[in-house]
Formats: sequence, structure tokens, C-alpha cells
Amino acid sequence: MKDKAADLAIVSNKTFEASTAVNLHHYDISSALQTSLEFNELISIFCNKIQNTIPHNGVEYINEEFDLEFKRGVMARHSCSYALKVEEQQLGELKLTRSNRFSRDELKMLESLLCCLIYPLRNATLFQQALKMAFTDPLTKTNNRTAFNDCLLREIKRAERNSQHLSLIFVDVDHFKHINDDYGHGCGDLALSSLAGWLKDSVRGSDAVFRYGGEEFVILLSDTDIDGAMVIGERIRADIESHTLAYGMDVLNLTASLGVASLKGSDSPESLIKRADAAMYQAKQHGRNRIEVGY
Ligand SMILES: Nc1nc2c(ncn2[C@@H]2O[C@H](COP(=O)(O)OP(=O)(O)OP(=O)(O)O)[C@@H](O)[C@H]2O)c(=O)[nH]1
Repeated sequence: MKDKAADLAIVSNKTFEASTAVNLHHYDISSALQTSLEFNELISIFCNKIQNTIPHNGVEYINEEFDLEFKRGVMARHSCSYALKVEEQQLGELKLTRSNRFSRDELKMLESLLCCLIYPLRNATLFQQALKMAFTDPLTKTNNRTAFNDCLLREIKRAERNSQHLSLIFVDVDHFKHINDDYGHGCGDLALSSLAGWLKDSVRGSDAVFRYGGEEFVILLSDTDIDGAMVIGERIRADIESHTLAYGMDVLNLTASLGVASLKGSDSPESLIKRADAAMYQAKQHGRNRIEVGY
């Protein structure tokens, strides 16, 4: 007679206890991961939670879509890396390192635990994408006016707290209406997106450039006084003038008028904007393709 027991997987209370323990661990990790929508925080929570099960010394997480590189601990000789994705959506790459090899069982366990991380990372991706869209101008891919208002308030507070300078430059394309009228809106749009690229190249961080509206951009310069802002503004003016724009068979040149203002003790965001904007209008009145200061 065939030994029936030989065909059966053994289920004992030991297995039950082990799987319950594993499920509880998964549950504990999943619950902890629900508390954040920030990539770095999610990775930290996950690695803290798995430290006892899969000891490791170093963690690296790279997410190219969000230009993110998170490192923690000490990088060591042995590593295991995972490209994380769900339904073809890339969620970044996670690498754990330590001085001794990861065992096969540990890797199996890690792969199972990573399932807890995937969906929170996907939620974070969707949230961060929505956030990015809400603060980005779709045509020029610069920060939009909402982002500017947010950022200006933060920068004013920071400048006041640290007794630092803060300056603003308004940049408005000259006779932009003619570009639309003479070459069409497609050309106007190309001019605006090209200009945004030149502006980003002219300043330290591309985050400092905002589309304020229409053909008007604003640049926020932290820790920069009025003299420094004038130097940067003049460089931007000359840079715009020196570029040529090719549109089909046409070649165009742009110029812009700029207004500069620096934060004073009594300034509100509105009064600082008003001075920079008024200076820009003065530059228009004084012949365009020039820079003026709003005192
Ligand atoms: N193609 C395009 N045109 C835009 C966009 N936003 C605003 N404009 C146009 O920008 C033009 C701005 O014209 P005006 O305010 O008269 O200014 P200007 O012609 O640049 O003249 P000055 O500022 O006085 O030198 C208008 O014709 C708007 O329609 C856009 O996103 N794309």
C-alpha cells in the first residue's frame, strides 16, 4: 500500500506559528508604511523594520524620475539590489549592503517583505507626481505662480530668521505680441519654453525660476543682495539678447526688460513683488532690453 503521508506537505503547529509570525511582520511593516508619502521616509521605515530579520549596514535608494538619491549607513562589500516596479511603473532601485554575504533564505525573505514596500512607494509616486503637476507650468516646465507664492513666503521667513539678503528679478519679454502676430502662437510658445531654458541655465538652481504669467518670469535669489542681483540680472539680459531662436525658416532674436528688488525690513511678499514689477515697467518705459532697480 502506498504511503499516503509521503505525498502530503507537512503542516504542523510549528509551520502555523512561523507563518503567523511572518504575516504579523508583514502587517507591522505595511501599517508603518502607511504613515508617509515621502520616498526617503518610506525607505527609512522599511529598513528599520527589517533590520532584525535582515541585518544590513548600508542602504541606497535611487529614483531617477524624481532625481532622488538617498543613502544611509555605511556601504559595505556585499550587496543585494532590487529594481522596484509595479505594473510597469518604475519605483526606483533599492540596495542593501553589509560585510558578509546575504544568505539565500534572507534574500527570499527580503523579496517577500519588499511586497509591503511596493504599493506605498506607488502611492508616494502618484502623490509626488500630482504635487509636481500642481506646481509646474506645463508649457515651460518651470515652477508656476502657485509655487512662486509658496516659495517666496518660505524664503522671506528664512531670510529674516538668518538675517540674509533676498532678491527678486522680474523678466518680461519685449514686444512678445509681435512674435505671436508675425510668426504664430507655435513660435510664441517655442520662444517662451526656450527662454525658460536659458533662464534656468543662468541661475544656480533651476528651482529658482518661475513663470509668473504670460511672457513674464520671476527669479528668486536667496542670500543675494541688490548688487549681486544686478550682476545676475545684467548677465541674464545679455544672455537672452545673444541667443537666436530658429523657427522653421525663420531666425528670431528676443530681448527682455528686467526689474530687480531686494527684501527690506518692512517688506511683505506683495510689497517686494510690487517694487520688482514696477522696476520692470520702468525698464520698458526707458526703452526696453535693460534692467532697472526698484528701491
Ligand atoms: N504664444 C503664447 N503667447 C502668450 C502666452 N501667454 C501670453 N502670451 C501673449 O503674450 C502677449 C503679451 O503682450 P503684451 O502684454 O502686449 O506685451 P508685449 O507685446 O511683450 O509688449 P511689451 O511687454 O510692452 O514689450 C500677448 O499677445 C499674449 O497673448 C503663451 O503661453 N503662449
